[in-house]
Amino acid sequence: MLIHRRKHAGDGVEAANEALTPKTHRASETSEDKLKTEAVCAPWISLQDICYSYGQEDEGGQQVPSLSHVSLDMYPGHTYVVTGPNGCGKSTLFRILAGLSFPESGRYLFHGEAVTRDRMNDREWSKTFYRRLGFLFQNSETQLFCKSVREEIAFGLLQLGLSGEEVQRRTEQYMDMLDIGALAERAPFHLSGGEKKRTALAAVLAMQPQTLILDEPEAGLDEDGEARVTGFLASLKREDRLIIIATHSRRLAQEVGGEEIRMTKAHTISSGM
Ligand SMILES: Nc1ncnc2c1ncn2[C@@H]1O[C@H](COP(=O)(O)OP(=O)(O)OP(=O)(O)O)[C@@H](O)[C@H]1O
Repeated sequence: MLIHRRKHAGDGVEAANEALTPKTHRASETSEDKLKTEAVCAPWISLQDICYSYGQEDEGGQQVPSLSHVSLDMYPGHTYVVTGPNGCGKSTLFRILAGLSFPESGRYLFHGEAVTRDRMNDREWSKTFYRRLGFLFQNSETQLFCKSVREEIAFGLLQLGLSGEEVQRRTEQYMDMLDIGALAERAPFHLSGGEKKRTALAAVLAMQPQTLILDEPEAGLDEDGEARVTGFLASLKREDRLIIIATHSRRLAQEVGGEEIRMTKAHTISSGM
């Protein structure tokens, strides 16, 4: 892993990290740091007894839950790695965090404000929400709609109101980081699964959001792709940033570090968190 990252030094990873990293940072996170953070900071994300069902019923006519009484506070300066078996509810949880689905009961607060359907339908509110929160879907196809890879990455940056020069600089930087420069003029729709994932990741990371939510960023990537993404996330300095990653990759979970949130087959967070 280290050898790999050295091999790619100067290919955009270092520069992208520099850009995404505030000037001061904590070298490593200890439980004492965690306690200090929680003492002085309000959580950026607070999930309060969240339940969600897609409306499927079991044989007894009871609704099958996809999330069951999930409560969690998440703080800036932390990385949370969400793990758990297939179908335990990780993507459902992430869709709620991204304001794409809404809990049946319970509350989701983002920076202290409830994320509701009404608020997300308010253009100004949702614009502000998505300026602060970047989201990578498990299935990258869902978020690719531009005519070329270059436009795909530039799109979000233009929405942020950045200058043309800065849009171009970041677009090149993140294409370089994900090694997709050669695909710049290709239509995302016609790319391979892994190429689509790299493009979607470049687009999300280039926006440098304060809160970064990545649903299985490694899925579909080859070894080089997984190593690039893992290396980048591991070396991100986290102060003033909240990173939440769902993954099945032990390697990614271990190398990125942070706090593990284990979800269970009962669609909730395992006790002891
Ligand atoms: N669109 C849907 N309609 C009905 N049920 C769904 C839908 N999407 C997910 N589910 C169900 O909700 C539960 C949680 O699914 P979810 O995709 O959140 O799990 P996951 O932990 O992300 O799984 P994986 O690790 O396989 O990606 C599963 O039982 C799944 O079958």
